Amino acid sequence: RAHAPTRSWSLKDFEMGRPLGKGKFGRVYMVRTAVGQSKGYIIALKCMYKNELVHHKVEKQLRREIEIQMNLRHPNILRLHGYFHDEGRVFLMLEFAGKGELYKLMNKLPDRRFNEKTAAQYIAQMADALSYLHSKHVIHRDIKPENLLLGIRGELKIGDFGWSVHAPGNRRTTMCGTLDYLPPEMVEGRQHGEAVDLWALGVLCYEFLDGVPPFEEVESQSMTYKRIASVDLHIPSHFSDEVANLVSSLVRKNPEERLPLSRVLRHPWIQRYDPDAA
Ligand SMILES: COc1ccc(C(=O)Nc2ccccc2)cc1NC(=O)CCSc1ncnc(N)c1Br
Repeated sequence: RAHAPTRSWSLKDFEMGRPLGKGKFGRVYMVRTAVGQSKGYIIALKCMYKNELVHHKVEKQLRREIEIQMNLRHPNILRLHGYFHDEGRVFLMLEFAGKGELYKLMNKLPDRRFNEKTAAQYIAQMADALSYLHSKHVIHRDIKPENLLLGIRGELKIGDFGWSVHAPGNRRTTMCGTLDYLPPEMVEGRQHGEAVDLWALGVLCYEFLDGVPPFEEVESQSMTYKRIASVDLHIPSHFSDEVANLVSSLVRKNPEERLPLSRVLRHPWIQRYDPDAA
């Protein structure tokens, strides 16, 4: 198998292609694995500088992530095929997602909204991927549009595992990026488990349909905190009753009360658009 992790790879095994876009701590390129004559494979090669990883104190987290991800196989989770390093850099051999970054597609839509059929298919795919991760006691903890990619058939792929941990988690390093997807137990720095991904799934569903996340306060982060902690959720009138019910069942203060993924996949709103989801 071309990507057998046992054989060691080096940069000379690849034909460099165009830059693909953002990546945590590094740049990502489209590359082809076979140099010269034979067809080879297109993959996404992520290049990170060791000294930058050391500077941000994330080398341990990267090792842990590689450990976790080398064993993950799911159609809605971007594959990590392998990794290698040279004296100054670490390289991740990633599956190439043929239709790119979801948030770029969202930004092209009028008011960034998907219709309910598309949103339901995406949420069903996310629920499928999350139940696979949770079955391996992995919490993603950073579900948001910026971390989602689209495969060549338009299927969603969880594409960037900057913060996945084995449950139960208790984040030590500070967060960067948006707070919009954090549940109350995380904004209050409490113990948290897999249910943080259920909250985020509800927030994601809301944003797919309304174009903005439910607790967004562009002006003030502290206001976003307060709205999350008090679950200050207002369901827009254009939401169907079924999806209003699904979002309200996931975006709950008490983690135990959030709808389990098995019930999400069987929810009437999902079943209406994706009957073979469960
Ligand atoms: C399984 O995917 C990952 C697994 C791990 C990490 C990572 O950096 N971890 C990490 C890095 C430093 C410290 C701690 C964790 C990142 C990714 N993924 C990515 O970086 C996505 C690159 S963008 C892209 N990829 C494919 N096809 C496209 N069309 C695009 Br656009």
